[in-house]
Amino acid sequence: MSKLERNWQYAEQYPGETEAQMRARRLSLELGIEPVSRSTAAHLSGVAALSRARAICEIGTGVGVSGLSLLRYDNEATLTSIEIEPEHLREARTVFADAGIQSSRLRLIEGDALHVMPRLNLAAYDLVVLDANPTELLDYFEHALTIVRPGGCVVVPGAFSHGRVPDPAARDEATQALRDLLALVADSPAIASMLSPAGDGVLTLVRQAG
Ligand SMILES: C[S@@+](CC[C@H](N)C(=O)[O-])C[C@H]1O[C@@H](n2cnc3c(N)ncnc32)[C@H](O)[C@@H]1O
Repeated sequence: MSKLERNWQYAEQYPGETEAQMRARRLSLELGIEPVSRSTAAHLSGVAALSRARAICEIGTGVGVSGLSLLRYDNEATLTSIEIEPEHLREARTVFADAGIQSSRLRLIEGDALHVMPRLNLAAYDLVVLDANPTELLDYFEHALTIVRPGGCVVVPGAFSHGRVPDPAARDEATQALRDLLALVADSPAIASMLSPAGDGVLTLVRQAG
């Protein structure tokens, strides 16, 4: 194993998780859902805590690993989470309830993010997480920029598309969408961007105020 692989593995195993996160992770795998990795979950918790995000929006609930991570350190933060699969959302409701998250802190919306996002309030969210269908990422991003407040963050887990983004031979639609987003934000004066190799890559963007 190379030094870089050892670093990555260490960072992946380092974060502790709550019982609820671990249960949701097991359930995700049983249902064939790919939850955010442990280091990505810790990154989401950290960004939420650092930015003191109170209003959070997530695209792609799964059964709640990322959602629990986003709400982990602030008992007053609220989560609006959009999920297209009714079964995933049903399981997520149970996961959040078992974790003791009050229903008043949650707005779980069943539907296609491309239809739901345009109906959300403008500049209303401190933090927006995009973790649904990567081939639709550029459309999600366009909507995310309208619903995140100036100074707020947009986070994209899975930014390496299973390691394919850095591979020039990979040309599938999801990989290309991620490359397009990375290129779009790289030199934007309106968006500060950070690409971390945690998990399968995490892209963190800050919409600059003004
Ligand atoms: C990678 S999983 C999300 C995992 C979750 N964020 C977690 O860490 O536990 C992607 C989820 O997005 C949902 N999804 C896919 N396309 C969607 C769309 N257009 N709108 C809303 N949800 C979508 C899938 O059903 C799936 O549950």
